[in-house]
This record gives sequence, structure tokens and C-alpha cells, in this order.
Amino acid sequence: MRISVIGCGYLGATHAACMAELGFEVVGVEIDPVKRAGLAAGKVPFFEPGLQDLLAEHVASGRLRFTDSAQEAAEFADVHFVCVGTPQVAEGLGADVSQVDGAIELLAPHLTRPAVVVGKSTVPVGTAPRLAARLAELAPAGADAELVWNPEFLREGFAVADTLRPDRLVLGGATPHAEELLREVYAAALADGTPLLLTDYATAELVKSAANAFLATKISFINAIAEVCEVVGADVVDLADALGHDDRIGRKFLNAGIGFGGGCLPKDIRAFVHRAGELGVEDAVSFLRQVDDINQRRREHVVAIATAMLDGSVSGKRVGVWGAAFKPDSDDVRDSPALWIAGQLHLRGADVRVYDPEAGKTAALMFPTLTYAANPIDAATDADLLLHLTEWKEFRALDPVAVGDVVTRKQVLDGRNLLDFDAWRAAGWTVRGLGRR
Ligand SMILES: NC(=O)c1ccc[n+]([C@@H]2O[C@H](COP(=O)([O-])OP(=O)(O)OC[C@H]3O[C@@H](n4cnc5c(N)ncnc54)[C@H](O)[C@@H]3O)[C@@H](O)[C@H]2O)c1
Ligand SMILES: O=c1ccn([C@@H]2O[C@H](COP(=O)(O)OP(=O)(O)O[C@H]3O[C@H](CO)[C@@H](O)[C@H](O)[C@H]3O)[C@@H](O)[C@H]2O)c(=O)[nH]1
Repeated sequence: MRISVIGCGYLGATHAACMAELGFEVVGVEIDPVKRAGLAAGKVPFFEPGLQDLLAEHVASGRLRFTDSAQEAAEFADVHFVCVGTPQVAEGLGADVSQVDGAIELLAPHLTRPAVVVGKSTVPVGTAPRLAARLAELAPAGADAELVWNPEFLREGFAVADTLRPDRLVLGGATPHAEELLREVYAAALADGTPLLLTDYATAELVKSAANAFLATKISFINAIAEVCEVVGADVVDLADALGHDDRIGRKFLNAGIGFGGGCLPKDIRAFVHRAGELGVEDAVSFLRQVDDINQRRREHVVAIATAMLDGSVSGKRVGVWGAAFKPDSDDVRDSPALWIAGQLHLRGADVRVYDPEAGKTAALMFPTLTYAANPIDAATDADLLLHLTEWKEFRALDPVAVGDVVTRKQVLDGRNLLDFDAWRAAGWTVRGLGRR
């Protein structure tokens, strides 16, 4: 079976390389010429553990190649995965699905042989039936083209493992023929016991929106509790551990801190609320606005605590920042709380030095006026305050005594509640967490 992947960003590049790893011949379609040239040369244009080796191996073997031509993909493949972006249109608005529409418009007229088109992008509910109708309209007479909705649940930082061994597969609107082809594509995961759920378009689209809404809600829930903990001197980490022992709740996604960011959770909950509004059921999900607000408050809260730790004014103070990516093991800074906080302190007059093991370059593109350090010690040097904002393992391995030797004032604000508070305090540091004693 031959596969095409349309849109080779975080999702598509990973999917394409993983499909090649599974033994399929794959063509990736990417319209961004710089990205495409890099991919064609075997270079992943972003940081994702394990992906670089996989991509390079399969580009070198010829099993994976890249093009800008949807026609080439249409002529080559039996299954086409649509992995293009669905960014937020603008503040307060829903998802921009023009890339998804564009992908169908470019592919469909060239489908001269039976093909299954598989939507993986995250879309507002109701998009798939519209695309299916457009596909039927544009595909030449005789071409037997079907659309399946197969939302993707991979996490950045674990993208390869999540693609090769997903915890579930959801297929919306699959005919028996499309199901058979996709069972072949996902044979390895299915043999490993991955559950396959067959449903309609709307349910498949909604599973994705609901999953991200639930994850965002869980994080904002614990962050709201963290605010209460702070007022009464309770410890949110102990509290989350205790909650997590209840199997009905679970410990995952109960890490209080500076809140969620990235290219998915923030935009997806906003798009969901917006779509619910269009459908006349906004009230049903309006709590997600509060989830979003709680999340935004975290960032502002950190700026306020940092200001208090700097005696009421950040102006002219040196602040060392560890972390810029929205999460560790990624160089993605889309809607990154770490970079937002660093940026705010800078805009208020602080001399901010940021270090991130992988996201320095992407951060500098988005926020060029910040100063970027070459390593964590460089970022901490002469600091009046140190902020731990993205929980890379490398930061937790640093010796607080050695870091203490380079700063001006030994005070640290741990936005991820993950440093060893006892060890840092024993080294003479004033340590603040978020909702932690
Ligand atoms: N990033 C993730 O971890 C992740 C996980 C699950 C789902 N998703 C969803 O997957 C989709 C893609 O997300 P992403 O983070 O990879 O976005 P991205 O912006 O990194 O990648 C999208 C890519 O599609 C390309 N593209 C756009 N139109 C095209 C066309 N007509 N032909 C070929 N290429 C085209 C763009 O140039 C870009 O490289 C979104 O809907 C997102 O919500 C993302
Ligand atoms: O307890 C927690 C867990 C996560 N986060 C933050 O939440 C954000 C998102 O983290 P995560 O969900 O791990 O990363 P993503 O790669 O954005 O993955 C989410 O978004 C993807 C795109 O839709 C989905 O495919 C995934 O299933 C979903 O987890 C990051 O800023 C994390 O720092 C917390 O603050 N506390």
C-alpha cells in the first residue's frame, strides 16, 4: 500500500516518517519550500525526540520522499492523510480550516484511482461532512474517493511513540472498504491491542475536541486549587498525589504550575467554544472560557510573584529564565507560557536572559528582543531572580550550590513545582513554588 501525507508540520512529518517505518512507501506533500527542502534532505525542521533518525533513515532508503505536488500524491497513493494546520483565526474566534479545504481542493481533482482520504487535523465538528461532499464533487467521475475522519492524539515530545503505538484509534464515517484499508495501515498497533473505535464523522471530530477540553480542564482545575493552597499554606503537590490515588481521578495532568500552552490545547478549547456558539449550545461548554481564564491567570500570577520577589519592581533587575518551550522535549514555542512570562518581564524593564536546551532558536524568532543564553549557568549569572519555567530534566540535575555561586541573589521561583525544594533551600536559596510550601 502507498501512502501520502498532506501537510508536513509537527503532525505530518511525524506521521510520514512513522508510516515509512511501518514499511509503507510514503510521499509527503508540503507547500512551504524551506520546510520541504529540509525534509527532502532528511532534516526534521523542529525538535522531536527520535524523529530525526527515523526520517533520515527512510529518506535515505527512498521509502519516504517529499513533493509540493498534490497531483503527484494523488497519482501515487492509495491512502491520503490530511495533516495540515487549523490555527485560531484571531482572538475570540474559531479555527481557520482553510488549509484543510485547500488540501481537498488540490488533491481531489487528480484522484483518478480509488482512494481513501483520511482527515487527521483537528477540526470543528461538522467539517468532515462538508469536506466529504466537496471531495465527491471535485473527484473525477469514476474515481472512487472516500473520506474518513481519524483524529490524532499524539503529544509533542512523545510524537513517534504515540504515532506507532497510539492508545486508541478512532475512525469516523469509514465504509467497510476504508476500514479494511486503515486496518492494514494500523495493523502493527492493532496487533499490539490498540482499541479501534468505529463511529460517525461528528463523533470522531468531537472525540478530539472533547479530549483536549478535558485535559485543559484537568490542568486548570489543579491550578485553581493551587491558588487556594497558596492562600492557606497547603501543598498542591501533596494534594495532587492524594487525589491521584483515586483511580477515578488519576494523577496524570494534575501538575500545577504556569499552565498549558502549545499549538493545541489553548486554540482547541477556544475553537470548541466558538463552534458550540455557532451551533447554539455555547452555554453547555461556556465553562471552558473559565478554563482558559484560569490558565491565563497563571502567567499573570507568576509575573506578580516575580515582581514581589524583586521588591515590587522588575525594572533594571536581572532575571534568569530556564525554559522557553511550552513543554520539555520540544522546541515548540507556540503560545508558550514560559516565553510569555519572560516577555512580560522584559517589557516591564527587567534584563531577562533565557536559556532553553532546544527552543532558543524558535523563541528568538518569536521574541527577538529577549536575550538568549548559551547554557543555564550563563542565564543565571548575576540574576536577582531565577525562574524555572519549562521542566527539562537538565535543569533538575543542576547543583543549587554551583548555581548559587553565579547569581546576585539566591532566589528561585519554580513555575513547574519540580525542583528539589529541600536541596535548594539547604544551599541557601529562597524558593517559591506555585501552591507549594
Ligand atoms: N502538533 C501536534 O502535536 C498535533 C497533535 C494532534 C493534532 N494536531 C492537529 O494537526 C494539525 C496540524 O498541526 P501541526 O502542529 O502539525 O501544524 P503545522 O502548522 O506545524 O503543520 C501544518 C503544515 O501543513 C502545511 N500545509 C498547509 N497547507 C498545505 C497544502 N495544501 N499542501 C501541503 N502542505 C500544506 C503547512 O505549510 C505546514 O507545514 C492541526 O489541526 C493540529 O491541531 C497537532
Ligand atoms: O499536568 C500537567 C500536564 C500538562 N501541562 C501543560 O499542558 C500543555 C500541554 O501538554 P501536553 O498535552 O502534554 O502537550 P501537547 O503536545 O500539546 O498535546 C496535547 O495536544 C495534542 C494536540 O491536539 C493532542 O494530540 C494531545 O493528546 C494533547 O495531550 C503543556 O504546556 C504542559 O506543560 C501542565 O501544565 N500540567
